[in-house]
Amino acid sequence: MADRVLVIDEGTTSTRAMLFDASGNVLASAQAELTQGYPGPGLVEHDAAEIWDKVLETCRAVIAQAGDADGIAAIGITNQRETVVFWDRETGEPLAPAIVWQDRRTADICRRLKEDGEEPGVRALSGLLLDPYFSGSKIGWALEHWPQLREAGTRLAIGTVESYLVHRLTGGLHISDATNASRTALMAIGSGGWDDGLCDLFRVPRRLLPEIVDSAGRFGETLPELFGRAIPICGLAGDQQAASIGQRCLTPGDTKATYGTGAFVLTHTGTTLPRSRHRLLGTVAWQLGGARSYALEGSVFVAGSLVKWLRDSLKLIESAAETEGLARSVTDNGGCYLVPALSGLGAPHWEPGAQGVIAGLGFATSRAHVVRAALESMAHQTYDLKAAFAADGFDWTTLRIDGGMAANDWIAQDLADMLDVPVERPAFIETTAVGAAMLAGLGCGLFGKLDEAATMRGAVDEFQPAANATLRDTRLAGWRKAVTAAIG
Ligand SMILES: Nc1ncnc2c1ncn2[C@@H]1O[C@H](COP(=O)(O)OP(=O)(O)O)[C@@H](O)[C@H]1O
Ligand SMILES: O=P(O)(O)OC[C@H](O)CO
Repeated sequence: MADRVLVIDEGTTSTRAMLFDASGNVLASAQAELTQGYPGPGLVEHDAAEIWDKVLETCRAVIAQAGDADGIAAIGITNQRETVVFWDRETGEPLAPAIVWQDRRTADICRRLKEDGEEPGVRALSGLLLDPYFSGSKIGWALEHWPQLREAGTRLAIGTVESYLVHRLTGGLHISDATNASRTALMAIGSGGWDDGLCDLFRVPRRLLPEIVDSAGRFGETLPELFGRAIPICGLAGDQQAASIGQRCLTPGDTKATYGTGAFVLTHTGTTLPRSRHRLLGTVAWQLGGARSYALEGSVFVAGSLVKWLRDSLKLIESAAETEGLARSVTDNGGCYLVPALSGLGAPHWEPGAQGVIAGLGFATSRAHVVRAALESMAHQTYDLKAAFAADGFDWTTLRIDGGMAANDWIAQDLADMLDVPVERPAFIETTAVGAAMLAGLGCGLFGKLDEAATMRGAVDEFQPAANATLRDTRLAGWRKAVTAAIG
């Protein structure tokens, strides 16, 4: 009997494929790095053809490790959200670069809409804010500036990354799951459908958009020639929602933070549509049987990408893992604070024009101090979110962490110390993939309910808070001063 799940985790920096059994054990895995295109200031692009190639490559590598595809009951797809792909619905070939979530090219469009008083309406309908982060303004910009999209006429299809992958895997299906659709600023979060007013505001013709579907179900089958047999696609979710599910955040108040390229904190709010008064986002946690569960989200744009920048641009470190030893090698930050506003500031500030700052430098500042300040900025940014969540009525009692950066024990302990709550980290840190496996398992009938799949999360390590309030206050004062400078 086929009882395994193949997960495609298409992140910002890499594509991963993993084969799970129903207990959450990983039987095979493969990973391929993705090229990051930075064609100009504030611009971030991916080549969707490369994404597709790497999905095929990693899935085939996993199937080869397993022997064949016979034991695979279903595929689950999870993806970097908000990134938009433009493709030819007949050939599946991309018609333009994919505009990545980090891209700021539509900052002026969003600023103008804000000045025109459009933000309250956008917030009420979509749960989001007017910021270049979300897909709607990116799509409107592309349709205006890339003539080949207009010339493609009815052949043009638009969607987020999971939508593109489903189209290519099935040879034509054009769908998007509700978690991804809820990140476009084109979906009415309450009704779960594309909203005409929002589509008009961002100049996006509704006919170009996919059909919005559940996060689990039998959506379609892969073309048999791709993997040796047709495999049903049964789970779809944006990576942050998938991580939240994989962290077993299934009860209102459960909170996770994923430290990957960016850092994204989601508190589950159940079937209650969250309305933030503190610049957090309302988002769909999952949709099953047409019914939506929701989450409140704080999105931080720079997390692991800061470590990458220290390594690749500043050449301050040779590897991401080296940061842990460097942070431990000094007793404190030496008065140095780093605000990683390298692509503006996200929640709770939402300042697209903010710029990165390294403050408090002196002759005594060492490389280790700067690296420590960079790692400390994760807890500082998360602290700002914690305050906003608490003010919205969701005070965290525990924080469940994951993502590539969460492998760093120093960061995990610093989070516990600064947030003053226990931090839980699963032994298997790829919770995004676990969440996608849970959804796919549910969609193909391996599980009857999401709760039944939750054992896939496995064992966790705990980090207990151990810092005193004076230390926290000193750090937060230094951080706030630096944030003011970053916002200018
Ligand atoms: N030990 C570590 N300490 C600090 N940062 C790390 C460590 N290991 C990985 N990272 C960072 O984590 C990021 C990768 O996380 P990952 O979850 O794979 O990202 P994504 O899914 O966004 O592509 C990289 O940006 C890397 O710099
Ligand atoms: O690539 P990640 O894991 O940092 O996730 C990106 C987010 O989905 C952007 O919203």
